[in-house]
Amino acid sequence: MVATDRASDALPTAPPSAGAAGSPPGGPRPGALRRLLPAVTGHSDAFRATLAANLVGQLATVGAAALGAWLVGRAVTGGPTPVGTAAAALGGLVAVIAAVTWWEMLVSHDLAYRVLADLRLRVYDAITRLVPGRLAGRRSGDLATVALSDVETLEWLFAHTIAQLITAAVVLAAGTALAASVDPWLPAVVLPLAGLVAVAPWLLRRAADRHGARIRDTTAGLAADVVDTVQGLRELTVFGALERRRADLAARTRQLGRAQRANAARAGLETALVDTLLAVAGVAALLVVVDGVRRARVDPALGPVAVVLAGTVLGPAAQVALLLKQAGTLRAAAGRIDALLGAPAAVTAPTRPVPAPTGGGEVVFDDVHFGYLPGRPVLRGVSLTVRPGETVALVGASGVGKSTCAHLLLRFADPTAGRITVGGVDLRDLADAELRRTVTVVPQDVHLFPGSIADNIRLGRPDATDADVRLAADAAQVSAFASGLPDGLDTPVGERGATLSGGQRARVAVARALLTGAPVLVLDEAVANLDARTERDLSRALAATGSGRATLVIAHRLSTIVRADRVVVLDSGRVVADGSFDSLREREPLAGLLADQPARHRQGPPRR
Ligand SMILES: Nc1ncnc2c1ncn2[C@@H]1O[C@H](COP(=O)(O)OP(=O)(O)OP(=O)(O)O)[C@@H](O)[C@H]1O
Repeated sequence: MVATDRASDALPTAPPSAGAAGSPPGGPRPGALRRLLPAVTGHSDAFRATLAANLVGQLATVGAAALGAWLVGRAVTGGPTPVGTAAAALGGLVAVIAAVTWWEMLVSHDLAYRVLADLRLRVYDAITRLVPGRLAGRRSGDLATVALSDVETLEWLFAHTIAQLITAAVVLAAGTALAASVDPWLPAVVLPLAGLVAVAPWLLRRAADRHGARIRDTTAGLAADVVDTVQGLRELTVFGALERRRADLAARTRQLGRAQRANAARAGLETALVDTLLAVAGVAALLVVVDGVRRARVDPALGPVAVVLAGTVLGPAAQVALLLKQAGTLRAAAGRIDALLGAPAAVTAPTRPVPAPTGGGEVVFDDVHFGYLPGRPVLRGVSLTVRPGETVALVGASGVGKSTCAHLLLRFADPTAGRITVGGVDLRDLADAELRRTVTVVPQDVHLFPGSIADNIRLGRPDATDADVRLAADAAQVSAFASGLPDGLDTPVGERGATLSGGQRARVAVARALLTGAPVLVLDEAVANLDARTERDLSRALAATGSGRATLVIAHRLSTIVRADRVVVLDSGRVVADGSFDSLREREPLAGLLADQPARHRQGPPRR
């Protein structure tokens, strides 16, 4: 029924398509990375600790190198050398560096994983906001990649980039000032080369963005294909499509390999360029210092210190280059996350929610229009009513829009025109929690979660007592089969309810819906998997437990239709007949729809 089911229906023979799992059309929105940066603001203490650890570590490293160089300079020029004091200072600095390196690792990763945990929740919230209306076209594996792998990729940004860039700027400024105090020529020569080192990756950023996006998209596509393959293993086996699927996966893997090779080639070029520039800058700094000593511009004892200070200017530039090397992948991951976070919600929450109607709810579709795609209406003015205590069967040819009506009643999307009310309240005015307490569903494709039968029933009302769960299980005929299982209602159902039959899964879904106590129930082909006797028993149980419940049953099966109080027939996006089964059964279009069903039912089937 729902869009998500269709979204994962890619045929095994379909060529690998990056589009299905790709970055947003036209590439990421500009500034995606920048928009994710405020994510650290909620963790300012951890960020300050990371920054402090970085600064102390870097400055201690520079201090140790400069002190060592100063000692060498003094020794070479024959000046007094306080070896003991210097050794103690060096030892102290080394201890500080060791401690701070450990601390920096700890706090930077603590910061990163806190931010990533927040981000994952935001991605999860975004998915639930979009569910399921706007998830059509997105594949489960693709979404999982955004929630897990893309978010994980940003660990580099939060743990190894932001604080490090700030530190690099501070160290660069301090190094430049100190180098200038030893020899003004030193920064004059080294700074432009340091600038070139830092911007080298920026020169190749377009290629980096292209490669980053291709890797993220292909990885997501591969994940989506693998998930589809696992979920569709039975169909692939039955239709002998395993080999073709294997070839498709191999093609996608080769595609990923090509993207990674291209990225590695670019990264290698960048590294070679940066290393060459660093080597040139190092040699240039050395020549400047030698020239300075020769011309007495530089105190010979400070010559080695000057070389270290040149390194202090080049070091941060090299670090910036290293960080920017990851920018393509980071921007691609950020773009995919940003696209999901920024996608408009399937429906908007009411600004002034109205309380849910009390005492049951009459469902009214009032001239409802709706289409999934622009210019392709599915519903063109549907009007129907389901009164409290009444069961209405919604029938019509396949694809006419029956599940779409259920979809709108559950507010997975809003009508493009007209309105749907429950107990006189427009669904758009109900807060989501109120809506879920008011309208519930037994869907066409029941999803059961790993856990016991009871756990799956309890999804309908988490605070339900064991006795409530048992009552719902009895009413939905779950107990009838669970009593034969080793652990009764505590028997595990396996992934997606794999250890239960289709009919048993449907009964668990009915129990789950009953447990909610919602006054409006939608049964979307819920009994299609049941044998006639169980269906009859279930219908009786539903009737017995829901005196004031308004029930909309989407049905093809005659046995279901005849039990309804009224039958509403949809055709060409409109209601074309509405009345009792007896009044409609001999007339078109119902007669035509039922033509192939057993004649004895059309003659006068038994009611409930
Ligand atoms: N997410 C979607 N995106 C685009 N079109 C959709 C989507 N879901 C359904 N449709 C289209 O809307 C129309 C109505 O679909 P719907 O599932 O409501 O039909 P139905 O009457 O319930 O069919 P069936 O009896 O076969 O289940 C169909 O043409 C279908 O292709």
